[in-house]
Amino acid sequence: MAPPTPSPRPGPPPTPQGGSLATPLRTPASKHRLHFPATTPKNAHHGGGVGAATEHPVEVIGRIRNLSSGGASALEIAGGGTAVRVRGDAGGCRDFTLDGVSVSEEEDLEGFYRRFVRSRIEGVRVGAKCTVMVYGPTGSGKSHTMFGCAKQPGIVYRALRDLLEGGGGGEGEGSAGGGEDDAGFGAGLFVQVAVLEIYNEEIYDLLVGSGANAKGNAPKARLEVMGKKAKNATYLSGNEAGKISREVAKVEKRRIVKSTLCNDRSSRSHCMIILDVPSVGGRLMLVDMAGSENIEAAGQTGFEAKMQTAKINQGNTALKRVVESIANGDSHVPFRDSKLTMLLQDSFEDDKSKILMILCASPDPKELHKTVSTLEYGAKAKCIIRAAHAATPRDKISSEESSTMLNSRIVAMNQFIYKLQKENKLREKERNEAQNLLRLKEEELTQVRAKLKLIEGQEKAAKEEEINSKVMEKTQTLRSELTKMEEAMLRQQEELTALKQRLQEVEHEKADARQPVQQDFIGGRLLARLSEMPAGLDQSMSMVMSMELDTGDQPQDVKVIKEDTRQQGHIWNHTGTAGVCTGAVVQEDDVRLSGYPEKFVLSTVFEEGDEEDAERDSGLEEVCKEVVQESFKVDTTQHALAEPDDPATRKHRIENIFRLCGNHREVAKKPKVQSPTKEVFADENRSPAKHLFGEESKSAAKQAYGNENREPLAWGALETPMCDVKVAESPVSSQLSPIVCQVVDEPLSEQLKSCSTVEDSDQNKENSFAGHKEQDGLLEVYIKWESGNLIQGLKLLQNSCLSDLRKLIEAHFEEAGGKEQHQFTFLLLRDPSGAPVSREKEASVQISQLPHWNNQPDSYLACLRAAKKPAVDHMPFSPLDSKLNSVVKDTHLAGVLSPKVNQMSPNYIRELRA
Ligand SMILES: Nc1ncnc2c1ncn2[C@@H]1O[C@H](COP(=O)(O)OP(=O)(O)OP(=O)(O)O)[C@@H](O)[C@H]1O
Repeated sequence: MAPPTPSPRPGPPPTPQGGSLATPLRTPASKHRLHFPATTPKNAHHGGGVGAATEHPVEVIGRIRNLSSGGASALEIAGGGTAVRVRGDAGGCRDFTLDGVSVSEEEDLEGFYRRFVRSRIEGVRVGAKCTVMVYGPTGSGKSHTMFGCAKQPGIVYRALRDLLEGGGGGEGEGSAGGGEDDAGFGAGLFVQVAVLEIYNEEIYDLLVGSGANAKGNAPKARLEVMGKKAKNATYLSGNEAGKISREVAKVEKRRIVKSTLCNDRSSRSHCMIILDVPSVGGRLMLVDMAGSENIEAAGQTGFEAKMQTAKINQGNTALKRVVESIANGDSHVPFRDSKLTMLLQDSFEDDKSKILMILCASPDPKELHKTVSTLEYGAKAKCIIRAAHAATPRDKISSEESSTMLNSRIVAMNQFIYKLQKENKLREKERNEAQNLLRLKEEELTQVRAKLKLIEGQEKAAKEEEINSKVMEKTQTLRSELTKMEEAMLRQQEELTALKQRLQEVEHEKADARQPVQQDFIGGRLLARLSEMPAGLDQSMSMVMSMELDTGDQPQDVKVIKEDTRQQGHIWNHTGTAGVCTGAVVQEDDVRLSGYPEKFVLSTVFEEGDEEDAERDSGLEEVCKEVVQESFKVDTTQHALAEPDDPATRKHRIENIFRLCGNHREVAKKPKVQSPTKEVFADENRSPAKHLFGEESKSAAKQAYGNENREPLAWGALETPMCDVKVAESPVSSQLSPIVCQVVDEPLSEQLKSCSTVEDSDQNKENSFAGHKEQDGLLEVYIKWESGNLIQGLKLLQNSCLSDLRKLIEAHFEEAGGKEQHQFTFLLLRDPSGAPVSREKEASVQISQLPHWNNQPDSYLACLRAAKKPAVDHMPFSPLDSKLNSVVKDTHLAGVLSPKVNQMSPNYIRELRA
C-alpha cells in the first residue's frame, strides 16, 4: 500500500536553494525512521553531492508534463525550482522538496536532459554507475521522457549519443542539440547494450528475435535472474550511436502496450536498458517503469487486466518498499520481492552507483491524488542516505588525486582506442579496395590468357594447314614429274628397241647388197654402239637418239644430222646434201664419200621424244627440207661437185664420222686395212656425186670451204678450208656448246650473190641464208693473225665469249691439220693497251667486246697472236667424247640444251626436290 500523502504543513515557503532545511517534509511514520541528511544548499541543488559524513545516493527530479486538457494546473514550482506545490480543491497546498523540478511547457526534453541527466552520463564515461528511472502514474509522460517522440529524442538516445560519440557527434535520433554544452566529452566509447522487459514478473530479452532477419512477431526470450543480473542476456555491441539507437528504437516498439482510459498506448511492462562501458567499467541503467495506476481509473476490467495491473503495481510497490527500507535503515531490504527490484539491487547497494529518479506528474487536477502519491514516493526516496566512512583529509586528497589521474588515464585510453578503431576502419577499407582491385586484375589476366590461348591455337592451326597444303602441293608436283619421267624413260626404251630393230633390218639389207664389208663396217659399228649402251645410260638420256641408214638414189654423201639446235636460235642450212632430215633442224657434217660405190647416206639423227617439240619442229623441218632440196637443186644444175677433196681431207672427215660412231681408233690405228669406206673413198670416179656435179663444176663443198682462187690474199693463211661443221647439242659436240659455230665464208656469200643473177635458186638460197642470219641473231667473227693474215670467218651466238671462239678455232686448226697453229692468244684490240687476253679471262670476254668488222653491227674481228707454247692436243671428236653420252656434266652447257635435257638433268631434279 502506498503511504498516505502527507498533508502540507503550513510554514514558510521553501527557499530557492531547497526547502529541506526550512520545511522538513516528513511523514509522521518516517519521522523517526529516516535519517534526513543535513544537506547543504550546494548538495541540494546539484544533487548527488557528498556530505561530510553521509552520501545522498538518490537524486529526485520532478518532471511536470504540460496540461493536455483545459483548466488550471494543480501544480506549481516552488522553492526556487526545487519544490512542487500541489494545490488542492479546497485551496490548500502541499510542497514537496526535490532535487529539481522541470516543467515541459517551459523546458523541452533537450533542456531537461542537459540540466539533469548529462552530468550523470559524464560520470558513466569515466566508470561511474548510474541508474535513471522514471516513475509516475500512467499517462504522466514517463515513456515520453525516456524515449521522446518524433520531434525530440528522449533520454535514451541522448545518453547513447553522449556515451558513444563523446557528445560531439550528431547522428540519428540523438543528433539533436547544440550550444556550448554540446561540446564533446572526447573520444567515443565501445558499449554493450541490453534491452530487457519485465512483464508479469517475467524478464524478457527484447533483443532476441529483433535482428535484421527476425520475423515481425518473433517470440521474446525469457531470462532468469542470476544474482543481481539477468542471465544470458543479449547485448548490442559497438561504438556507433546511430546504429545502436536505431536498434533500440526498434526494440522499444516490441514492448507490450495497451490502450487504457488514461493512455492510448500505455506501457504494460517495465523496460530496462542497460549500457555497459567495458573499457572503463561504467554502467548506465535506464528504466521506464510501467504506470502505477488505479485499476478503476484505468478502466481495466476483467480478471486478466486486473492481474496485469496487479503485477505492474507489484513491481512499483516492491520498489517503494525497497526505498522505504533503505530510507528507514532496515536490516532487510526486500529486493527479492520483484524482478524489477532484483535487477535494481546493485543500483541501491553499490557505493559507486547513484540513482536519478525522475518523477513524472500531470498538472491535471483530476490526477492530483496520483501526483501527490508520486511526490511522496520521491520524497521518501530522496531521504535515502548511504552511510559513508569517515575520510581523513589525507585520504580525501589522495582519493581526489587518484580519481583525477584515473580519469585522465581513462580519457587518454579512450582516445587511443578510438584512434585505433579509426585506423582499423581505414585499413579495412583499404584492404577491401585492394582485394577488389586484385580481383579485377585477376579477371583481366584470365581474359587475356584465354585470348592468348585462342590466338595461339588459331595460329598453330593456320600454320599446320599451310604446311599441309604446301606438302600436298609439292607431293602432287613431284608425283606428276615422276610420272612424266617414267613415261619418257619408257618412250626412250621403246625407241631404242625400235632403233635396234631398224639397224638389224638395215644389216640384213646390207647383207644382200653388194658392199657387205662396208655395211658391216658402218652398220655393225652403229649396232654395236647401240648395243653397248648401258641401260642406266639409256634411262638417263634425255634425248632419243636414232640413227637411220638409208639407201637410195641420192649421191653418196654421209650426212650427220644432229639434234635440234633451236635452243641456240640457229638454223643451219647446207648445200649439196641430199640426206633425209628427220630432225627438226639439220646440222650436218657433210663428208662427201664420192668414191662410195653405192648411193648410200648415213644419217645420224638426234631427235627429242617430246611430241610437243616435234610439233614445233615441224615448221623448221619444212625449212630444212626446202633448203636441202634447194641445195640439191643448185648442185644438180651447176654440177658443182667437180672434184673430191684431197685424200687427207676426206680421211679426216671420215674419221669424224667414225668418231661419231665410236670407231675412230680403229680407223686411225689400222690405216693399212682396206676398209670398204676407204675403197669407196679411193674410187672417186665411181662416186655418184661426181657423176652428178661434175669435176669441173664448182662443188658446194668448195663453196663452203672457201674460194681460195678468188681471194688469194685474204685467204693466204688459210691452210685447209674449214669444213661446214655445225655442232649442236649432241654427245659429240657437247664440248663446243653452247656456241654454234659455222664457217662464215664471206667470199662464198659474195660468190653466191654474183651467181644470183644466173640462177634463181641461188637467190633463194642467199635469201634463205641471210634470213637465217637475221632471225638467228648470230655474230659473225672473222679471225686473223696479228700479222694481218685472215684465217676464217665464224658464227657464234650473241652471248658467246672468247673461250667459245677458241674452241671453234682450235677445231678449225685441227681440221686443217696444222697443229702448230693451235697455239695462240687473243688480242683485245678495243683495249687501248692492246694486251693479249689470258687464257683464264677468255671466258669473261664477250664477243661483243671485239672490234667490228667493216663497221657492221653484228660482225667482229678477232686478232690472234701466235704463241710458242704448244697447245693441248685436244681431240674434239675423241672416242671418249663420242660415247653418245648426253648427260650434261658442265653446268655451263646445261642452259643451252633442250628443255627435255634440262628437265632430266641432275640440276633440274635437285630443283624439283628443293
Ligand atoms: N511532456 C510532455 N509533453 C507533451 N506530451 C506529453 C508529455 N508527456 C506525455 N505526453 C503525451 O502523453 C501521452 C502519454 O504519455 P506517456 O505514454 O509517456 O505516459 P506514460 O506515463 O508512459 O503512461 P504509461 O504508464 O501508461 O505508459 C503520450 O501521448 C505522450 O505523447
